[in-house]
Amino acid sequence: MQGPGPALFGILNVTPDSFSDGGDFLDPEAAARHAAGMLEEGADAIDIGGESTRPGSDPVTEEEELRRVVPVIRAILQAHPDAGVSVDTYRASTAEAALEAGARIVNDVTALRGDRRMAALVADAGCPLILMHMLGEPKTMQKEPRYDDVVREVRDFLARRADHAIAAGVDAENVALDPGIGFGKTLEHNLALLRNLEAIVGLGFPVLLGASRKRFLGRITGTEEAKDRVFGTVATTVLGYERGATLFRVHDVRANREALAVAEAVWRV
Ligand SMILES: Nc1nc2ncc(COP(=O)(O)OP(=O)(O)O)nc2c(=O)[nH]1
Repeated sequence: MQGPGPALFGILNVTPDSFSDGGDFLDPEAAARHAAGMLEEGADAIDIGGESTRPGSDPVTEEEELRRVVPVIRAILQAHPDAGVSVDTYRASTAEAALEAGARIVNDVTALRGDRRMAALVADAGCPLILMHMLGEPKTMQKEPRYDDVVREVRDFLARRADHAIAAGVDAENVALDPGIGFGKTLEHNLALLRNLEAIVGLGFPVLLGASRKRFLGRITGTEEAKDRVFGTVATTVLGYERGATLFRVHDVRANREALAVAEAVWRV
């Protein structure tokens, strides 16, 4: 997964209810056009999700997720055969269909806990795998999340899940870790994870940060509309980069690409 420099995943939610762009890209053609725009702005990959994982959300059926995701992957790769496509799913059946359609990365917000078949599928496919920390499940994760030490507990969880993936045959070179900003965390928990990101980077796997447009940023900046939280997102991208994150999952590709370019220029020695 690890390329020469930082990599940007452009977010493409093919859902009616994603917290910031729900319903915008349900139509495969509209989705493919948006993906093309993000690739032109410098996205290294497109992360496609067919089920919202916002706080309080309900799962969709496997059939519905497949119906949403696979046609969009096909439409994107038809127009951009070399595009890197990541599928944001915890279902092995969706990941399998997405890989068959040309996706190259699996992004599992449950860190292989959502479907016992996922580890073997990814191991057989030999593809990169993103393992994310989530406290509980989207429906209830924001109801008073509590930790003794959020950084230590998230770090230890991710270390255990990486061990589990590798024991199941996933190549260690293909594992990336993600603290799961906003997934069962208060504002203070999110800030502690950002401030101490090196603790997770220190596990030795590429770290992905997915803070884009999230609610905690609105709490800090007073920006009510999720779509307007670009500047706060850019701040987390630069802070995350300076603390060792190299993968960034964002809605607003150009803004984050340009911020990363400046951060890279400063720190590239
Ligand atoms: N690895 C990873 N995957 C993720 N998938 C979804 C969301 C939620 O954001 P979004 O996709 O914009 O919203 P929704 O879940 O409502 O579709 N955040 C992450 C994240 O932080 N890391």
